[in-house]
Amino acid sequence: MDTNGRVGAVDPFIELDGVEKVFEVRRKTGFMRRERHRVRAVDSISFAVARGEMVGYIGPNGAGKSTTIKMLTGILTPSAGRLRVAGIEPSRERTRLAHRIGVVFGQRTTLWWDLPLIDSYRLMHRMYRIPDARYRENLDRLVELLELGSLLDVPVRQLSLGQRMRGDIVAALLHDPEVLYLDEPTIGLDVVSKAKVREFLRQLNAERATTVLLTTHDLQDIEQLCSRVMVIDHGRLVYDGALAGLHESGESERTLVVDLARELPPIDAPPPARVVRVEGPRQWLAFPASESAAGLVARIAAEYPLVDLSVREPDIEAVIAKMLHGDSHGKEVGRPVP
Ligand SMILES: Nc1ncnc2c1ncn2[C@@H]1O[C@H](COP(=O)(O)OP(=O)(O)OP(=O)(O)O)[C@@H](O)[C@H]1O
Repeated sequence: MDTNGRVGAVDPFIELDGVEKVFEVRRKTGFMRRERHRVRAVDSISFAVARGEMVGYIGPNGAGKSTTIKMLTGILTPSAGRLRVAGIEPSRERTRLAHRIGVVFGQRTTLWWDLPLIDSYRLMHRMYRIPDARYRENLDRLVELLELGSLLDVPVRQLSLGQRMRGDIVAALLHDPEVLYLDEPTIGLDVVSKAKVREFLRQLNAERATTVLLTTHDLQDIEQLCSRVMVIDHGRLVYDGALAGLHESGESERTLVVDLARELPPIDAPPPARVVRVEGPRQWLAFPASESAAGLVARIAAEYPLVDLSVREPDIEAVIAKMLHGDSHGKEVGRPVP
């Protein structure tokens, strides 16, 4: 903490200063002709994350999220700028850093596909040279929290996606990392599995002050876990602030899905709510995410033969797209590259 009481201002755990990553790619431009060109995947990004923070790192496809995470783990070396994690320069001391970080890629597994789950953990025990007592204690605690006790002897390829994901999270945490990078940890999971993973991450962060950087396309991951969100677009950081500010800046909308008893003309909704789609007896109404659905629901229930309804949250792409074209109330830290 510095003299102004700002945690992390003096001793940030993750620190990027003007970090860039440029890829050289060869493109076929004709028969036997190749042209070399440069892709600026990350363009002068600066941010700091304090120990114990849980931060969402989001952006459209191809924005540069994975490239940033790869630089933070040391897999890729920045083309320019300064990058430190726990005081370590990742690409120079990748092995030393590996003992302090954990990584979970939702779409890939670090577990051995044909081996029982427990064998992967035994291999990690040796690879990371985790002291026996600590390994046993961590394994017992994590397996209990993530409800994997009955699955330890099952080969990984026989696990469901949700079980495999929980298995991967255990593997990433056996060596007590201080920072956890999560890349799409809830992708493809059912509602129950998502809830379990989120609850576990909340607990981990609260009890162990593990610093978490979370990349996701699921807005609810961010809503339920992160007080701070960073948005990257075309390799540049375009927003760094609270999720609420992101919603306001984009005036994002939720959708009320209404099932009526029969096919009817579009519902006469009080603006700014409006019908955006009609399919037989089902109608979709968009309304501002900042407003409660209660008034709208009450009015429809009073005037229409309502059978069922549900509220859908805005998807992350829609929120970001609106934010990029609207005025930001958060700390806007950059401008998208044209
Ligand atoms: N090894 C590479 N060689 C050349 N270009 C690359 C390489 N890796 C990434 N890129 C390019 O860099 C840009 C950023 O890619 P990156 O994978 O970091 O985006 P992302 O935000 O993680 O996207 P997604 O959400 O689709 O995973 C893209 O234009 C991508 O095509």
